[in-house]
This record gives sequence, structure tokens and C-alpha cells, in this order.
Amino acid sequence: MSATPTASTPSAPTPSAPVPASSADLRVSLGLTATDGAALRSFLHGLPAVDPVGLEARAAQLASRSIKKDTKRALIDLAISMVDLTTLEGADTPGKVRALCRKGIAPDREHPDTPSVAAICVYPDRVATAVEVLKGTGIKVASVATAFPAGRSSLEVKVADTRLAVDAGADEIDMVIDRAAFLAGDYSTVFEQIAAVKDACGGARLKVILETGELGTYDNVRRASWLALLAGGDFIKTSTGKIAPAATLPVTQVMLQAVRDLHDLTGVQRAVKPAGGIRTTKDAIAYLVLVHEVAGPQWLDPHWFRFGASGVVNDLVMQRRTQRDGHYSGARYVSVD
Ligand SMILES: O=C[C@H](O)COP(=O)(O)O
Repeated sequence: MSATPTASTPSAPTPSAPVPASSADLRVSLGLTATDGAALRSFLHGLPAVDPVGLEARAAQLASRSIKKDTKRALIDLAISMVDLTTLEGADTPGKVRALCRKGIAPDREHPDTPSVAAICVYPDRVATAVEVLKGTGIKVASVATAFPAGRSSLEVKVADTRLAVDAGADEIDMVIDRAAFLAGDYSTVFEQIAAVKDACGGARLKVILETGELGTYDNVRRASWLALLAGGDFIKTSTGKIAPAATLPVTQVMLQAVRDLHDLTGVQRAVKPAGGIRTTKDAIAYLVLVHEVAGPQWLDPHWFRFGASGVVNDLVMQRRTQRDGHYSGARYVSVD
């Protein structure tokens, strides 16, 4: 990847500087020595504006790129290995979570060479069940927290919700930002909440859900991405999956540009997770092309890129069988439990 400033780069790169060890070091290396509202506003509103027409055209062009058969096979397996297989329903029983975990371990029981998913994503009170079933598999347990999906509660409740999930054994926490505060320009509140939740995570990785469908503009998606990265988010995630629009290619492109530029400027690598509405193999492959072209090949790894999805694994498994056996495998041949 080139370290040359791009349309989305906030300031000049410092390629010879050491890689920052902490979020505070990271901010200093970007010239952000204070995190009060005025300093954050100055940084975030100093980011270059997004060109919506160019952005959407580029995303559409990458999505229509043709893929060779062998490459498609490899991308299907990579996509399966990047899924955060999710259930986030009020009616989630321990039995449903156990079944989802078994599905995540062996997405196609007739083909044991099918990769496992990256993580199972559940509500905090279902973490213990997932931890029990996934023990020793290497599959991560992710939990939403912070009064998901609206995030309309006190910081104390959000931190307690995070601790509940971490204490039950969650490896990863998916928090929501306070979109009302963000849209009102109260960036310091959003920053402080992310930093407090990061602190409560301990060793768990933090995914910061921007809920891009509520942010209104691509410029806001860029600002929210940088705000989450500056506050210590390990991932930036598009959506809760509870409102439309959820993940889109152009929004994910803006977020990939942010992590790429952060990496070019500081050497720090952070991850991206589009979530919600990703249903088909065609969708998943379009995202992987985007990752390769916008962020770079080092993001084509489950540590650095995930899909948050409840259903895409079934289509990936069916397409995998089609690629392998040379004929279409209907849904009725693939176990969905
Ligand atoms: O984070 C994942 C989403 O909640 C799942 O959304 P989905 O059911 O549209 O795949």
C-alpha cells in the first residue's frame, strides 16, 4: 500500500515514526493531543469530504468485477471463515444458541472440509451457552452490549452490560454509538463512551457499531469511523441489522478507506465489519473484492475483516457445493440448524 496521502487522508504521513502502542499514542501521532469537543470537531471536520457520485460508481464497478472459478472457490471458503454468525432475537433460547454454535463449527456436515465461521454473536445473557459449546474450537464468542440496538441508556448501564458479557467469557464486544449525540455534534460524549466501554472490555476486542443507516451522509460515516478509531475501537462495524439500510458497499468503502489511511499514517491496523442484510455469496464476494482493492490484501483475514450475518452461510455452503460438484445444491439439501 502506498503511504501517499489520498482523498480521505487527514494529514501528512509519518512513515518513519514507531507504531503507536496505545490509543493515546495513536492520537498524538496524528497530531490530536486533546480530546475535548473542540479538538475532536476540528480533527473530524478537517477530514476531506466524500464525493458520493465517485464513491458509488467505484463500489458498483468493483461489485461487477468477474471472478475466475478457482478464485471464487477460495473466496467462498474465506468468506465462511469471516462470518460472525449471529442471532439477536428476544426469543433466543439456549437451545437455539447451541444449534447456531454447532452450525458455526461445521457449516456443512456432509463436507467436513468446510471452514468454521469466525465467531458466534449473541446477546450478553446467551454468552455462557456459546462459550460452553465453542470451547476448544477456536471460534470466538462475540456479544452485543451497551443497550443494543438503540444504545439509549446511561453510560453506567452500558459499562455494566459490557462487563456482564466479558465476565461470561465473551472474546469480542459489539457496542453501539450514541447516534443522537453524534448527530448533535457532541463528539466528546461519543468518544468518552467508546473509551469507557473499551476499558471495560479488558482483553476482549471492541467492535464499534456506527449504525450508518442513521448517520445520513457519507461524510458522517467517515467522521464516525475516525472517531471510533481514535477512541480505541478495534473494529468499526456498519450496523446493528435492526434498521434499514444496513451494510452497503459504498459505506463499507468509506470505512475501509479510514482503516487504510490510519494504517498508512501510523502503522496501526484496525478491522472492519459490515453487518445486516448480507445474504448471498454474490454479496460476500463483492465485499471481498472491495476489501482487496480499497484496504489491501492484508485485510483479507478473519482477524481484520468480518461479515455480521444471520443467513449468508447457507448460501455460501450451497454455492460451495455447486462449485465442487458442478451442479446446483438446493436449500433443502443444506441443514439450516
Ligand atoms: O450483526 C449482524 C446482524 O444483526 C445480522 O443481520 P442479518 O440478519 O440481516 O444478517
